[in-house]
Amino acid sequence: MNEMIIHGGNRLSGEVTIGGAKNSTVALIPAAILADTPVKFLMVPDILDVHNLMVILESMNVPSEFVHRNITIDPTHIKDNKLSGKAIASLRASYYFMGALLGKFGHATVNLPGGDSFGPRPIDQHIKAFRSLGATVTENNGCIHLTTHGKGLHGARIHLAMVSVGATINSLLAAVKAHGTTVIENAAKEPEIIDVVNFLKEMGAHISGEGTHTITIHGVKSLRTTKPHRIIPDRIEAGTYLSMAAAVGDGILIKNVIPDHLQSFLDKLHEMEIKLKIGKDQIYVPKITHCKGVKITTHPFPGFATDLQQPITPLLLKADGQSVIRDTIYPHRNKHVAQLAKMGANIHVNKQGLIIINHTDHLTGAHIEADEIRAGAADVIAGLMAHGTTVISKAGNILRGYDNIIGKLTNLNANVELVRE
Ligand SMILES: CC(=O)N[C@H]1[C@@H](OP(=O)(O)OP(=O)(O)OC[C@H]2O[C@@H](n3ccc(=O)[nH]c3=O)[C@H](O)[C@@H]2O)O[C@H](CO)[C@@H](O)[C@@H]1O
Ligand SMILES: C=C(OP(=O)(O)O)C(=O)O
Repeated sequence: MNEMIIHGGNRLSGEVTIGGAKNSTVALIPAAILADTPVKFLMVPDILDVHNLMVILESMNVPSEFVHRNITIDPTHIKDNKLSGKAIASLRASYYFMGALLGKFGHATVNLPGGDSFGPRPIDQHIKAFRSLGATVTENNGCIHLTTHGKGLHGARIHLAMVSVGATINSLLAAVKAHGTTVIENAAKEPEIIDVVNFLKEMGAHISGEGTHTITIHGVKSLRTTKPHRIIPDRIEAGTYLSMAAAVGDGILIKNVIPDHLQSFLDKLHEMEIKLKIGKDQIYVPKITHCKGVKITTHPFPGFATDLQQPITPLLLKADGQSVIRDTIYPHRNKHVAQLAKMGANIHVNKQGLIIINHTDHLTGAHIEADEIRAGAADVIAGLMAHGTTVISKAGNILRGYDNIIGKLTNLNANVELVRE
């Protein structure tokens, strides 16, 4: 098991450049198999999810090469093999191969995905969408089999019962080459969805309405690349470094950011009386000596992202008074709470499932766990704030989504190392 060891107490300063968005990348790589040409992505984050997606591509006879932040993928000799095994189970986004393979071949057999576990994460809306488009879907022992019995998919109206990032993208991937017109209602509006749509459009897809709750897709016969696609910056990684910089920074410049994608998060920092210098594509966080506690409720984009409630938690320990977090998307996403409490944080989950965070003057290094990616991000920030040494086990969960984290933290003057199993 990988461990991250942090010798806390160093003040951080300097610059950090945000990588490409994980949640775009993990959809774009499966989307690449829809192309009839090789595909190239720029600004690919160096994260475990990408390496596992490359293993999955290999199992379909799709070679890929990841060099200097760019990945090339050649799907021209793809085989419609069944997708199972460790790599599929290692990440959530392996479910995008269901939509992409169905769109490409009209059939697919894919094991259920893995990814972060913080309560139930059903995929009923994905399945409903595939059925609306004409697929028969059956499940057997954790394996999903999808087929159109050789007829191919047809356009349809897909009404999602809840706003779902994954179901919206999977509907797009399946519908982009379907016969006729598809309308996705109650679609999610996350920037990563727009990124995926932009990539599909660059290949000739006919899609409109992305970034709104209604997306319309007119199916096309073929998708071909004409230029590399540059992945948008990771707003969750950016929010994590913003929180870290406000907690333990002596002045940190965060580069490669789209501030619009972080508006709810930035509004919250403003409410905490944290003054930032926000530029076109960078944000400077000065040394913060004082901030105020706040109430946070997570919502789909453009609301406060569930993926940022844990990374902001250590900063809320530094804030005056009490803060409260309510995660409406994943009400049980609180695996960081017990870990921070081990370090002396005055934090608990109340009977209503709210995370209650009280001002805490002193954190002490401890042996803690990164139970999922963003709980891991909270652990890292707390470890940097603490006196003494923090050992974070299950650090692989952090590496799932944080690009070159050891290099970036070291560059900011953190004393941190990774011990691989
Ligand atoms: C790879 C990726 O992009 N992961 C992100 C994606 O996950 P993911 O796409 O899995 O999350 P969704 O947006 O689908 O989930 C939103 C809510 O809908 C529920 N739901 C979803 C689908 C479904 O078929 N049935 C159902 O009940 C979920 O349990 C959850 O409560 O969006 C989440 C919410 O912003 C983020 O935390 C994840 O980082
Ligand atoms: C929950 C997350 O990821 P995934 O959906 O890939 O598990 C996340 O990035 O915070």
